[in-house]
Amino acid sequence: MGDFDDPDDNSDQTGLKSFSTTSTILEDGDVFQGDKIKPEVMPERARELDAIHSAIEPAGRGENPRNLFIYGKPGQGKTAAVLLKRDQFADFADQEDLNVTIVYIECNSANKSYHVLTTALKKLKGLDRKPRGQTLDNLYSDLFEYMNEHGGTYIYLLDEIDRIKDTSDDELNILYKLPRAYSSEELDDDVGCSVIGISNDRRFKSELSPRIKDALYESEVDFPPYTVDQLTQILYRRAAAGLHDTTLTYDDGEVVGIDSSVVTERVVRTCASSAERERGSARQAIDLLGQAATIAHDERTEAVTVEHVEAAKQEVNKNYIKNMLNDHTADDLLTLCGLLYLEARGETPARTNEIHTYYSTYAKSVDETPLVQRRMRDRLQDLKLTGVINLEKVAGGQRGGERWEGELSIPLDETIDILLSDDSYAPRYGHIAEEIASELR
Ligand SMILES: Nc1ncnc2c1ncn2[C@@H]1O[C@H](COP(=O)(O)OP(=O)(O)OP(=O)(O)O)[C@@H](O)[C@H]1O
Repeated sequence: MGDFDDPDDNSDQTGLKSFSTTSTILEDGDVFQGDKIKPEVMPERARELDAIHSAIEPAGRGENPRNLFIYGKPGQGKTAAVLLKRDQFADFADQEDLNVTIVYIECNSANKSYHVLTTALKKLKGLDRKPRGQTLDNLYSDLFEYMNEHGGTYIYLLDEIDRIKDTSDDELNILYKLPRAYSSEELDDDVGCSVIGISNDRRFKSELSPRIKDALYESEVDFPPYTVDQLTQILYRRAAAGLHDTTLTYDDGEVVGIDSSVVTERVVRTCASSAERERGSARQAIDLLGQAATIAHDERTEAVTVEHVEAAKQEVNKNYIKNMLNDHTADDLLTLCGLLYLEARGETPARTNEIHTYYSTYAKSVDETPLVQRRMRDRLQDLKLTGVINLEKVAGGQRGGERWEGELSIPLDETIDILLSDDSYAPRYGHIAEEIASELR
């Protein structure tokens, strides 16, 4: 750490801070970068790992593995847990010389049965690119032919399975075909096949046809949001891996804290509680600690403090909101503006017709023809899906019936701030955000 650069050396005169090859705080910043580092242990998810284990294990005995559906909100370790079990099983299969192939497919970039199939074929056959110009029927034949020819058992891990939107009939839907392939005539009797589907969309299941549901939902496991204690444990391990002079402390073989000259347990817990309040996402907790450490490094201080965490919180929140908004269409964002206006006036939960009034004004202000109320409600549903808003059906007052009411689930000030000043949003939504902000004063 001796060669750490002097913060004052020449930055005052030139405005140019010196580069540094080292940091007193960060030993390996990559540990906090997105999902780059895969955890090697996940004691917080023992129950859920066991469920994945039970689904896969029959393959070790030459039996057909079970189809499994995994549900949980973003950042709950679903992907990490599945990949951890995949790697553990792959090692075991190597040792035991088992003919089991596990194929992991991210469905957000393969959002139709067709794309999932071509991705699977590319991976299985080791092709340079996905097969093109074939019918779905041909692709299925190709896949099953490959599986029959090479034999063994195939486990397909379909991440973000809810992104698969097919207009084709059930018979050709991959979510019907793959989970029941084992008992169909298309696979030889000694070839095994199963699907582990991962989703953070509760609605997905209820929208599936009964046939697909039956095929896919042989077993199911929920990943509940992490508690503060669990997030703290996750952060202790990350801190020990990514920060200087930081080691885990144990009691009776269990991690109970950290010993560190650059971060305190209190700082770590502050990050954990903040992430827990915001939906218990491990991704968010890790980002927060990483961002706080980066701010501390940028300031060339010797330790990460609670103040660094506070500063990081704002940064991380904004990035989260921006990422959430990035997933949405222009219609979604205009709908959101309608709700933001009511939120700024303290008039939420708001009914769909109220949101529609302001949404329509804002749509016209950017030369868009407003959607009718019913179609705008679909936009609200999409905003709900990614956690931007909360939308609930409530009993409808005197005349009976039901109506929808929405409110914002993300921080109002930061959202307005993004629409006001972020380059991707300000040109189109800046004038709307200004009007909404004026309601806050
Ligand atoms: N128990 C844990 N221990 C260590 N790291 C964890 C744990 N749970 C989650 N993480 C980390 O948190 C981040 C988010 O986890 P992951 O991607 O598995 O969540 P997810 O539930 O699949 O989320 P999404 O639905 O958004 O894809 C990853 O970087 C992962 O390594």
